[in-house]
Amino acid sequence: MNEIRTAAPQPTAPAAPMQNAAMTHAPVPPAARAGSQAATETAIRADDFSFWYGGTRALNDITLEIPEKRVTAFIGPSGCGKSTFLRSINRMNDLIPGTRHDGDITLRGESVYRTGLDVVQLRKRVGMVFQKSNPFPKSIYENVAYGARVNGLAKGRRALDEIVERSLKQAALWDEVSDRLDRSALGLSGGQQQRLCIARALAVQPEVLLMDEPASALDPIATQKIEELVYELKDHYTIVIVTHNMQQAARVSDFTAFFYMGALVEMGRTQALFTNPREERTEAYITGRFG
Ligand SMILES: Nc1ncnc2c1ncn2[C@@H]1O[C@H](COP(=O)(O)OP(=O)(O)OP(=O)(O)O)[C@@H](O)[C@H]1O
Repeated sequence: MNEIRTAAPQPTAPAAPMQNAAMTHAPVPPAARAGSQAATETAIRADDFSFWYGGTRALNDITLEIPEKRVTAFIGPSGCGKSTFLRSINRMNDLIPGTRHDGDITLRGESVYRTGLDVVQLRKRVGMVFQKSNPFPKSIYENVAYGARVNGLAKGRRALDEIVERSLKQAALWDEVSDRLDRSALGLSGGQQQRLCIARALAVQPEVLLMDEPASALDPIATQKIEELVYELKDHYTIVIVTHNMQQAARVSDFTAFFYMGALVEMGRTQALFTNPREERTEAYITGRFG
């Protein structure tokens, strides 16, 4: 076992919401601020952020705060805008022609949409892991070393070796691959490839890790490893994870944001949102009445 691993989160299914609890239908304060994030700094903040693909509006005036060094889960039915919002944080949506935004997203108080911002630097600070693992057709070592080398993070082979080892250990993969770093990454299992992609993202020392359904293509054991990893990484990184799996959101996240039809319905501490949601639509979604 990797020495940095600690006790795994205990799998806990989200409790059913209190069926008879009086639901408050007052507008939810932006970011469900509600004092729930008082103990932590805000890493990312969105203010009235909207996003369009051509003439289609995918996000409507999203205002929320994502706390630092915590795991925030985005949940909601298919097409509600979770991935669009996630990809807006490091401007991955810029790559799609015909898109535009309104409002703003800030990272540690600075707009990620400001004029002159270096998007490459932004994506170094805000790393991303996708649903389908996408290792380069190169060696395990090269997959992890690439970003560090390109960004000039290592002076010399020894420093690069250290980055590769540290990143693979952080991604809980080192023990499985340390004796075959020069072999092709494509020979790894799906779960190992996904952890390799996490190691690759960590190698450039990001502040934030965005994860878009990182375990949805994996079997239950590989999924559990990714969940354990997310739980451990939050001591060092701000993590935002999109998931369709509500049990997963309940297991790994500290805060949960529920999106519906391009809007943020509510956000709060995960346990509170799952046991006592403030909004009827949240309750309907988490109890499986639509999805
Ligand atoms: N590249 C694109 N071009 C045009 N429309 C898009 C594009 N990507 C997403 N959309 C639209 O934007 C809306 C939000 O999509 P998005 O993928 O963000 O939702 P989601 O909640 O992540 O969905 P899912 O859970 O199915 O991945 C949808 O109506 C979708 O059809």
